[in-house]
Amino acid sequence: MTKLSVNINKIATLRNARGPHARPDLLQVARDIERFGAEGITVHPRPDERHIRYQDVRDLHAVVTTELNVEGNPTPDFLALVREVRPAQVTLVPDAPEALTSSAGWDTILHQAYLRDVVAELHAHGSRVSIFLGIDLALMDAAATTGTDRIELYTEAYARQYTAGREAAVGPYRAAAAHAGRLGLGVNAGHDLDLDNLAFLHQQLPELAEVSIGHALVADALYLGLENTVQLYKRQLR
Ligand SMILES: CC(=O)[C@@H](O)[C@H](O)COP(=O)(O)O
Ligand SMILES: NCC(=O)COP(=O)(O)O
Repeated sequence: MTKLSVNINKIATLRNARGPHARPDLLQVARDIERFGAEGITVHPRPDERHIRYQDVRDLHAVVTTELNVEGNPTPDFLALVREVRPAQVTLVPDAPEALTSSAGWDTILHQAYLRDVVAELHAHGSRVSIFLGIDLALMDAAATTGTDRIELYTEAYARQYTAGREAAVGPYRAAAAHAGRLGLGVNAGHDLDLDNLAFLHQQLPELAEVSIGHALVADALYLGLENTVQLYKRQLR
């Protein structure tokens, strides 16, 4: 079974347009998304707190009853936050502070020793760890030496190429997920997944443990309603 973790960054973007206590109520939205059937809530607090604020992560931890997945670059501030909150899963993403959105996975060869230390520290605090990664198999081999539990396949290229030819788009991801499985790594996936491309990825990657989806899901909810949208995404994962 592949779990759906809904990324609520863009709910916070909407709230922040009118200040920290404005509508929509981020905590209530998280509770409702769980009630509608999602198996997890994902947030990606960025250093400028342009959507998710550090305090949101503390508050969400108190209300999320499924799994809270906190994504981010393990800066000292981020590490202090996740050490305090101890979410179910921490996904390490190598974004620069000014990045518009996530645009690359880790170079796990270059950062192997650093990632090994971070993974050990997060394990000591009780969080499962996932490393955001492209489809390069050598980088996956290096990821496995860090002690990480899972990798999250960065699916932007799959999503971009899907309409031109979904077989060609999914091929390298299928190989990467199978390789991760052989290395004993759990496989998550995320970025730009949507109602068009999700079902095929799910069919083709039997290893897929979890997808985290935010931007497209929140955009779809404007037309389809949040409850219906969460259920439509879940249906792609059957
Ligand atoms: C890690 C990742 O893949 C991102 O997709 C992410 O969490 C989205 O971040 P933004 O919502 O800031 O674009
Ligand atoms: N890890 C990916 C994620 O949480 C959401 O990415 P997107 O659906 O907002 O592109």
